[in-house]
Amino acid sequence: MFFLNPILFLLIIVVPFLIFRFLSRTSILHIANNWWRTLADKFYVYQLYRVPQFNDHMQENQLYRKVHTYLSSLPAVEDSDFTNLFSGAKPNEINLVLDPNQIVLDNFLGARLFWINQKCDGSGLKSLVLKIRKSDKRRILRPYLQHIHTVFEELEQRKDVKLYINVEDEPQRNGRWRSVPFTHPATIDSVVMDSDLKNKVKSDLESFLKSKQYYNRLGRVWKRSYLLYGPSGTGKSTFIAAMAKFLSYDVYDVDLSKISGDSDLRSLLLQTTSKSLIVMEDLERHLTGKSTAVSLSGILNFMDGIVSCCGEERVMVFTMNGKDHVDPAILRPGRIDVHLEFPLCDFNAFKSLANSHLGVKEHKLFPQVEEMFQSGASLSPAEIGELMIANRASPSRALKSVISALQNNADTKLAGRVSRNGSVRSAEESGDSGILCKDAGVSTVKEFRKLYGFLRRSRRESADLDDKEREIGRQES
Ligand SMILES: Nc1ncnc2c1ncn2[C@@H]1O[C@H](COP(=O)(O)OP(=O)(O)OP(=O)(O)O)[C@@H](O)[C@H]1O
Ligand SMILES: [Mg+2]
Repeated sequence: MFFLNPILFLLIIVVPFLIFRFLSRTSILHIANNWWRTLADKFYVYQLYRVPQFNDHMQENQLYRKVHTYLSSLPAVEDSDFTNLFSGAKPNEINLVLDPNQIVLDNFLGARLFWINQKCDGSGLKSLVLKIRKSDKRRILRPYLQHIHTVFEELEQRKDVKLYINVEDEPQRNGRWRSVPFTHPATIDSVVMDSDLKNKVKSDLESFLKSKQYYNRLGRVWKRSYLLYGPSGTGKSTFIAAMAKFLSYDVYDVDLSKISGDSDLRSLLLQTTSKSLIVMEDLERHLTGKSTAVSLSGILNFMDGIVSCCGEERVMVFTMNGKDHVDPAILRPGRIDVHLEFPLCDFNAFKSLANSHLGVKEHKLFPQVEEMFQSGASLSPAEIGELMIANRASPSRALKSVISALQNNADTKLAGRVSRNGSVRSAEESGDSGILCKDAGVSTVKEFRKLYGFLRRSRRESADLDDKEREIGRQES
């Protein structure tokens, strides 16, 4: 019949289709839908629950963190009328971030729930407010919160590690830590160190991760403290990054210069979370110098504070250039559980660096390099690594530059010893940080020339001399 009457066909099928198409391409349907929902909502009584980001002591509310992570993962955020876009840590990654006062709708077991991302104007403090129908409350509140917890745990398994840095105490700001994605490329395997030691550290960290029950049974807080010590450029900071990646823990890097006193340090600790690596670099400098307003007892309380106040599953890492002048009480077991030495390069470490940086396992210049190491010359992995990176197009040139730097190092050490014994220049003046300079002591220039005539000596002789030098050092101390 339609085909018989084209006007009727136009009126019944085509016109409504065109009207619907027009409405769906404008916001009219959307607005009507919103009006309808608002009207329907007026007939229900709602209950509100606020989840503030911080408690009165500015300690982070873990539920806030969980809900925030959960909401950011909801497709509803993507469908919101308004949300913020940020680039993520990985290339091409875009993250959706809630806007202040943005409302996110969630559905759970047939109930509709609203989350409002609130920012209090006066204090600037944030909170998330859950709006739920009173009639649904009893039925779904507990399972819903449990659901958020489960989703959060799953997301945590896959999350990227973050680096938190403490900022000065400013009013109107949310907490003292600012975070950035932690994208350091180091892994435990890429750090050059003794392979037995590396395996020990890995298994120590692995067994720590599995030891929740064990620590509970002992009545001890589930935490472990490491001291990384050694000269500059030996990989301590790099190793911290590698540990964080290995554990998948966030890093809290404590900058003591931005802390106004002991109680400030303590409240900073309160704002850290579990599954985190808390780092304090150059500890001996802060213990001895005036670089911070925090007292020695403040630092000791910080080292112990984690035991008494601040949850579990944390690793604390401290670094030092040397621990000789540090009060043993600071390093006692319990405060520091594991001591890891990061020495200057020896020949084995050099070979690992040549392999990783130059792709060279063997080379005709290696015996010459080995001879220099055996004679006592040494450089940090950072120094050798830089020379190799700068000359990576030509391994021979890279190795020659390492040999010449080792030669300079040996000459500097020689000059340092001459000055100490012959009052020409001190080792400190010569800028030498090599550990051998500090330990050994011989009385005359002549003896030194004899000791360091290494370029002409056989390896065997050099090894003997090393023993002799150590013996002299022992006698002196
Ligand atoms: N053992 C190592 N293995 C691999 N790379 C290393 C090692 N040691 C140092 N490097 C390289 O040298 C550079 C400096 O290292 P890093 O900052 O970790 O040294 P550090 O011990 O923390 O020095 P500082 O005491 O001055 O802070 C980094 O680029 C790092 O990759
Ligand atoms: Mg460092």
